[in-house]
Amino acid sequence: MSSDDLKKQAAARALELVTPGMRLGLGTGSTAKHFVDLLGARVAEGLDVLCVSTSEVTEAQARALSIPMSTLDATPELDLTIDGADEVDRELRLIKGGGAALLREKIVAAASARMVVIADDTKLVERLGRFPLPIEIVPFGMEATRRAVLAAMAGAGAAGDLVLRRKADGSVLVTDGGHWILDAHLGEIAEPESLSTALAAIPGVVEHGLFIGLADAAILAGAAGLTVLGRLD
Ligand SMILES: O=C[C@H](O)[C@H](O)[C@H](O)COP(=O)(O)O
Repeated sequence: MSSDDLKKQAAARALELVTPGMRLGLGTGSTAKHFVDLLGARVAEGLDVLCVSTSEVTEAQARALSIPMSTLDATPELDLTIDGADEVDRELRLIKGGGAALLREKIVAAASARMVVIADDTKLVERLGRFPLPIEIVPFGMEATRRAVLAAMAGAGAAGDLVLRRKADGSVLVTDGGHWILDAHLGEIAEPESLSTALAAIPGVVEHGLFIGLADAAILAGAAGLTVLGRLD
């Protein structure tokens, strides 16, 4: 079974959590895209939901499927967010932002009563950090921010290179919020909570891709079937 099939299986299981009248957060990425497709089919059959997206890409996909969309301003409290992840550990700590949507994803997840992660089981890790940690920064003063990030990483026992994210054409990637991303190549993160706190304290850092205490469950699809971390109910 292909990785894409596995992502779709996880998305299909997450769709079973959706009940009529729910206010949903829609994640971003190749796995969340499956969920939005499946949700669109249910909406076409008459399912009544109201959704908030985590990126312009997801917004466009959902609108194309005629999924009723709102904003966090009009709908500031959500029942459930379904989103992918770049890494998840057994404590349901995540790295997110491989698709540059971490800021809106974290805001939407924090506004949701529950967040459920969907992924293929290659995303499950014993220690976070093999996937480069995205750190969203404001362009102003980038070099000063970069040095502050390096110092914060060292203080949290996590050393590594910081790479400004670029698009395939070489230009700097600009997020939906108009910011840039530094990817921290750390190998492993011994103390995610310490690093999260240290990064959040840097003025030029808008947000980072460590999601701690936000996910309630993860649905992981593998060759042997679905594994659930946490509670789905
Ligand atoms: O910014 C992007 C998001 O955090 C994605 O949810 C994450 O990168 C996982 O994406 P995918 O499902 O494509 O692996």
